[in-house]
Amino acid sequence: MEIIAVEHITKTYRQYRRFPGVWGSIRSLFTREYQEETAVHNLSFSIQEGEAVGYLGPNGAGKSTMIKMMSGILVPTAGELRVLGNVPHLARKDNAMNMGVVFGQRSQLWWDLPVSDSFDLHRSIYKIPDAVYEKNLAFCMDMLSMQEFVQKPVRQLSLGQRMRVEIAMALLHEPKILFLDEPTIGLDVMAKDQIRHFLRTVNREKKVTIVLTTHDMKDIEEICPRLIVVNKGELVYDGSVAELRRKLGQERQVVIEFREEPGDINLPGVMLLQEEGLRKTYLFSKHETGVFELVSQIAAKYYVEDVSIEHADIESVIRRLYQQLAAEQQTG
Ligand SMILES: Nc1ncnc2c1ncn2[C@@H]1O[C@H](COP(=O)(O)OP(=O)(O)OP(=O)(O)O)[C@@H](O)[C@H]1O
Repeated sequence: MEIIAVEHITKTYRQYRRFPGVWGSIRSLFTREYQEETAVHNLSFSIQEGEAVGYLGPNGAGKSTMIKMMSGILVPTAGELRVLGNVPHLARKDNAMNMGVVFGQRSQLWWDLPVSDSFDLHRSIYKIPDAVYEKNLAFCMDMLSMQEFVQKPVRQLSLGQRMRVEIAMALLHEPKILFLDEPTIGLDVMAKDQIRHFLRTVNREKKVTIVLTTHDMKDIEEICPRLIVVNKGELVYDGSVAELRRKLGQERQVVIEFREEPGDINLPGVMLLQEEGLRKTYLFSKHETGVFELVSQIAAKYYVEDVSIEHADIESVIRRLYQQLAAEQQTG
């Protein structure tokens, strides 16, 4: 069943133009000049119940804006948007009951109260039946190991502890959809792993539809079988991770350890992905010259210490996609 329908959605921010300097600020008060910025442009996609979708894109691509429109916080400038059959910004009460929202910058917690009091308040505001509340709380407490800090005031929590609490809180009333904006940003490896494992379980076992934005490809790899990639407000990819891998899996990732700096090796079909000193990772397009032939060409020209060939991982695939988009932008 279709749970989210986005049809030709555009969002333009309109701001009064500000002029620099002191005189500029005064001028800004009297001059009603607008500056428009299109954050989302003519975007369409559809999400089915039970999916877990990773919403990706470089900085400023319009991800947060789209998530805020889907959760009813922002109103689209044009297009049609339905979430659970409702127009989100017109259905605030329904949204509250059916959606869970975790936006790092907009905490739903009460800073001076112990975590357990925030949960209790959430129970009364959402009128969650006792049995449902107890069951969900026990599930979250256990899976997110919250016992050790549930009596502490929220402001004393570490970032990782607070994120776990935010996610638990968003799920206590059993929403059908969970929106998360960068749920693992700034967390240590263990906290990231725990949150990913939890979200995967919530999606697979509790069938909660998940839409999340992230810059961390591991989040995608572990939680989201489907990717939506946007750039400059426009859709650039919508499909499974497996499909994207297959598409670019035609390509090989070659790690070459040089004995001395080779500079720009400038061979057709070879793209530098990453470099850590003399250890450089290249992407070789398979349809051009063969991998071994290219490696031999490089080895003939430069001092090569070591070579390893692997399939491109998702991080490289996305990095490549972004590099391509940036290059297209420069030329176009
Ligand atoms: N309230 C606002 N007023 C004006 N412009 C805005 C506002 N919010 C966002 N923008 C602009 O809209 C564009 C998209 O922003 P958005 O926050 O949706 O991007 P994002 O993909 O979430 O970025 P990031 O990965 O950096 O978080 C940006 O160019 C941003 O400057």
